[in-house]
Amino acid sequence: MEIVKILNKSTFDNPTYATEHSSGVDLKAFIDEPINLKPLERKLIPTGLFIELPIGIEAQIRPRSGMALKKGLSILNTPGTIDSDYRGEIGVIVVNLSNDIVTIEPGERICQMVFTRYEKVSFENVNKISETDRGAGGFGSTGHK
Ligand SMILES: O=c1ccn([C@H]2C[C@H](O)[C@@H](COP(=O)(O)OP(=O)(O)OP(=O)(O)O)O2)c(=O)[nH]1
Repeated sequence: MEIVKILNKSTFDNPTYATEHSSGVDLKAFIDEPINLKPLERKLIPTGLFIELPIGIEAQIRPRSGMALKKGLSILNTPGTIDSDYRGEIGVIVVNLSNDIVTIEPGERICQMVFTRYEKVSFENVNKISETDRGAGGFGSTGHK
């Protein structure tokens, strides 16, 4: 199991940073006052968390299905990428996709963060790439059913 170092400046209950579940952790809004989002409004919400990821591991910020279904709250850039060399505070770009004002409360779990391994690649410049059956077909080329 990889170790992720975590610096926690949030002051919420213990564990202050998150609720752990099988595939990752939920992150809480590190805010003093409730924040309102108008329909289609987006805001960067601080978490009070700073992490040091092992090389080869990235963290992804994803919406919570309950927040999406009940409030219409999503993450605008999902899945948000936390790079292994990033040392700033983790921020969450929430967006209100409902027709109503959505309120985020201090300490509310607003998203989930999962960890994935990524491959490092290098590029080789060529004049031709291999042919396949699919070729350039994409964007729905195989139909609906
Ligand atoms: O939801 C997010 C997405 C990103 N970040 C932080 C960590 C990440 O490592 C850094 C850069 O993110 P990204 O590469 O998505 O942003 P960019 O727009 O390409 O900015 P940059 O030029 O800083 O790479 O911002 C967050 O805190 N939350």
